[in-house]
Amino acid sequence: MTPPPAPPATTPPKRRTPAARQRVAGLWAAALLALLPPAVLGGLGWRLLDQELDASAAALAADLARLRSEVPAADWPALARQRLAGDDVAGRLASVADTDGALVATSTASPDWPTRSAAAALHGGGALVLTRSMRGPLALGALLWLSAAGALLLWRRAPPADRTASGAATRADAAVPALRTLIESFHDGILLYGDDGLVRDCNSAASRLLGLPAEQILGQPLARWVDLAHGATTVGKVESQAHRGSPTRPFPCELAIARVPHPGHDLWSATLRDLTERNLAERQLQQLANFDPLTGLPNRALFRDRLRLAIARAGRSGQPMALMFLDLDRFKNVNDSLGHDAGDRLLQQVAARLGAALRGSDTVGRSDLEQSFTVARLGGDEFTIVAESLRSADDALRIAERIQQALQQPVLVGKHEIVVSTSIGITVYPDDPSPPDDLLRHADQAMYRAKELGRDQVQFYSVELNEQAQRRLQLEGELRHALERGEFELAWQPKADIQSGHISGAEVLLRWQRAGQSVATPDVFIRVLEETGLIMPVGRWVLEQAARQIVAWRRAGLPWLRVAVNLSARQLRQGDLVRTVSEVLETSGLPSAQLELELTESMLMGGEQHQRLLHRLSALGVQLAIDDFGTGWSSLSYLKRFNVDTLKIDRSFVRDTPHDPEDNAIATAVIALARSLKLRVVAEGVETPEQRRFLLDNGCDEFQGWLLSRPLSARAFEAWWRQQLLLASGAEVEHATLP
Ligand SMILES: Nc1nc2c(ncn2[C@@H]2O[C@H](COP(=O)(O)OP(=O)(O)OP(=O)(O)O)[C@@H](O)[C@H]2O)c(=O)[nH]1
Repeated sequence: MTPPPAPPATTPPKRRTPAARQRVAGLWAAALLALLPPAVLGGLGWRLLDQELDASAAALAADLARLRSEVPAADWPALARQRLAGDDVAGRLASVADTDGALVATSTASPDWPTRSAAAALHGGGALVLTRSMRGPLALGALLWLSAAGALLLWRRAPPADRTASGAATRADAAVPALRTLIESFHDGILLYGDDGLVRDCNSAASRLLGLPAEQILGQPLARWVDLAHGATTVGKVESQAHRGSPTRPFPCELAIARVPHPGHDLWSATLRDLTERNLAERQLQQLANFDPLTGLPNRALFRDRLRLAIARAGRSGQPMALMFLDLDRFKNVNDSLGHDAGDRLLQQVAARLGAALRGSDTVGRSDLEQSFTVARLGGDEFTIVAESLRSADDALRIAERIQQALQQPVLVGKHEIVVSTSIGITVYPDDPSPPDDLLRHADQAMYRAKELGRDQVQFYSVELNEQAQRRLQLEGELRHALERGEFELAWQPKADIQSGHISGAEVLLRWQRAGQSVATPDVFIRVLEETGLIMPVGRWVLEQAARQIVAWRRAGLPWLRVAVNLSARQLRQGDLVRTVSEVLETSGLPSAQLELELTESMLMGGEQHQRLLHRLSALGVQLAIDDFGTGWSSLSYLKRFNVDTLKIDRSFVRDTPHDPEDNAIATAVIALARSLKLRVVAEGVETPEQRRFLLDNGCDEFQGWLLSRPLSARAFEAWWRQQLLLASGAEVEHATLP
């Protein structure tokens, strides 16, 4: 039989419970009661011997005094010694002193310790000292004390029922119903069984757990429901399995067996605790900690573990492993236009598609190797895939292409069919022998490059890419100080009426210069500004600069000029753009009609929120233009919904006019659309007189591009503009001043 588990080696100090305190008080009372009789008896015996010694001493002293008076003085010492050797002095030490204190006689006995002495004066002078041993009563007292203590100990060890036959039995009888209630209140099932394994008793929790009424349990072997793999009488706690109902269904349980002392023969108790819920909760916790709740895919934490293991396996087998980083293209638009829920459902479908594409992957077409894939969602619209047991990087490319194909099929989200594309970055181990976190970073860099190249692309990581990423980091650091260092400038690109050539406005373009040299091209640094959020302060600066300059020119006698400022999606989403614009207008004194804000088509897809924002902006009197028209999500309904004033034909459609029939068709269609919606239409990137002629013939209102002028610094623009004004109207140059 296995003994119950030993208590821990050191136990923390405990506060006594009231029951324990009562037990200790009982023990003390019992000890006092037990020790009182021997103490009293011992004390009494001591006292009696003491009195007897005093009496003996007095009698002996009287006897010796009489003897001294009866015999001559010379004989007295001998007679006294004789007397002290007599029977009544036996075992005692007696000394007799004369009147002058000289020792007359002494007995020969030497009594055992402890001793007690009594002194008595001799009539006519002198004294007697009688000493006797007190060992007898002391030994008796000790004996009595030991017997009492022994009896007490035996009493304490005896089972309660045996201690006091009548009183304790009465209390136990009273406790039985209370005990029953207590056992019934347990959530755990308790079953009592004998050495034969048959159940004698059980509580209702046991009956509930086993799914049977008590009458069908009592008298039956416990082993029918409980897996007593460790033996029916093994005291202790184990995780086991129990079965409920009939036919039985197994469930996990914790089983605790204990011996129950019982007169005649011992019983055993089996305490059953259902672990189903606990195991479920543990599994849920595990799931939450390691899996993405939206898609059910491994999350970042689990993915990192799997990646580490995959690297180790690739190291052992020598078969390359690819890590792919996927980011959906322009996923924000889906959230913005169809709502976050639709975005969620799209992500779920993408996860399912990835799984299906990889399960059915015959891209490598090999039977000798067991290819395996781990797909994870890192967050947002980012997914990762580890593809193991590859032959080469080509295999990874084929897998990536297969994924792209799988995602290209339209996804049905509610009533909407959505086509998503994804940009994929790949790094291959051991060609890239980096640790796990660096591999992930490298795949991310490659993905980023795929985005830069126009999205819907696959890119492999390379050392150059890493260098590029380092440069980008450096760029980010420098951009953070560019504004305060005054490194930004505005370039002014004029717009003109396509027929008269009169200057109708200008678009301001942001430039980043240091010591007269361009630090980075706008497409590079503006993207970084947007990603880092620096676009917010820089965007405000652009608005302020542009407004201030126009007002300054007006003060300098030039006519009002409508200035177009490009907005970024982030400016629209974050911050209070309406307040920024109205503050800029107010502090600069620029009439709102002279400010035009240029947006891209995709920025109009932000649903009602953007619609409200744009309405508030146009309520300020500001003009709204759609930039690069035709390149984005060309849903025409927004043109009606938002108070758009101008469409700008993207330069890509202008470049090959009038020679390319398709571009001609697009350009004329945009012009026709704008006219029918009563919008002004501006052509971008006009470089040749033929292009201008073609656009003019088809009804375009304004144009901009190198044919008119390249973007100029404010000073150069002013000079050029003055010249244009002179050329256009000679003496008609307006010299009006501010009202
Ligand atoms: N519906 C949904 N959207 C999410 C979730 N997590 C993050 N997002 C959004 O996903 C978008 C991710 O956008 P990005 O990848 O930065 O940008 P994008 O629009 O995909 O554009 P590119 O990646 O540059 O092509 C952000 O708008 C997040 O707010 C999510 O669990 N559910």
